[in-house]
Amino acid sequence: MLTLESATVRFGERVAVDGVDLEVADHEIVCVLGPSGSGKSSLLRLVAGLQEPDGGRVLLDGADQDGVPVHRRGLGLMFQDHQLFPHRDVGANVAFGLRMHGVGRDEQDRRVAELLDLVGLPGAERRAVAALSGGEQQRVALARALAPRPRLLMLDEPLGQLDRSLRERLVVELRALFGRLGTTVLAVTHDQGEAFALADRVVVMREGRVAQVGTPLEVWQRPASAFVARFLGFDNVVEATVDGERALTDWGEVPVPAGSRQGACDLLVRPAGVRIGGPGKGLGCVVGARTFRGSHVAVTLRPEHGPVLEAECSLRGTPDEGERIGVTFDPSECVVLPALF
Ligand SMILES: Nc1ncnc2c1ncn2[C@@H]1O[C@H](COP(=O)(O)OP(=O)(O)OP(=O)(O)O)[C@@H](O)[C@H]1O
Repeated sequence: MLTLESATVRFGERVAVDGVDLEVADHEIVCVLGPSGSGKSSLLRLVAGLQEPDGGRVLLDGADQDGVPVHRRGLGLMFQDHQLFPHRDVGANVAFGLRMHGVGRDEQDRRVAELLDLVGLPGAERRAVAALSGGEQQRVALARALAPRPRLLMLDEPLGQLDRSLRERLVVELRALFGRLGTTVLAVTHDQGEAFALADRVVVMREGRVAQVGTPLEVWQRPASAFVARFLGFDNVVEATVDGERALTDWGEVPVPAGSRQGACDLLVRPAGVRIGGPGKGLGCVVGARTFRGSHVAVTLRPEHGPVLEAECSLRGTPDEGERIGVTFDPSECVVLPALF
């Protein structure tokens, strides 16, 4: 469906998108993730035709989009700067793209009703946009983007303005809706939870380049680099030298799975792999802050050498703040990170 070949966007000296190669298959949901300024919006704008490439190609169904204007690309856009028309009612907003395509009045009404049903706002045609909640407005924007049956739906921070609980609910609904409709989606978000819940594949960007592509599970289980691991919220990352099934680190010797990459690398220890025992066994640590996380407690540990460690403890097995303990590591939760970028 969508192919990017060495896609590049520059703003003066700054390279916002740096030779990106990417494929999005029919019916696939791909989420582009990354910190602020990593080039996500520029990538989306490039595909949409809102941004000229400085190099490389954008192909849709095999056709080079060079010189093809936005409205001829057959895309549905739900961008932050494409707000709803505040003085038109819900129905007129959703019908906008259909009118532009010269769809007849009866057919417009039928499609608008069908779409409002789909996004969970049946019968809302005559409601004023200004009188809707943030979540309802997002649904109307989605219905508007879906109305012309785009071959590719592009979403920029689709749920960005909404509060957390609403986002978590909507993202599940969105995934189910796209699955039912067979919609192909390219979405951008800086929220990894949202991307992981929505996507078939995630693309993690760093400084205009692709740091990792994979299914949510692959990226979560095997981050490609220290950058990706930290971006996902893992803080237990250290430089290491791997020799056989052990890694030498500032925390001392840490066991790693057989077959791990050898030599100089970065090492991730998931908090679940930090095992707490009595003092005198393993790496000596003092217990710092404890944060209740619902099903477990995140405990900060200050080791006698090496950077601060985070451990995941059961609700009952949490040590007291200030307590001296010993830490050992579970190799199945230790990941030797393959890339240094
Ligand atoms: N119109 C512009 N003129 C100059 N520089 C720009 C322009 N748009 C983006 N940039 C720069 O290009 C880089 C990538 O920006 P982009 O908006 O694509 O990142 P992003 O990952 O979408 O960030 P955010 O999550 O903050 O929206 C940044 O360094 C940004 O400052």
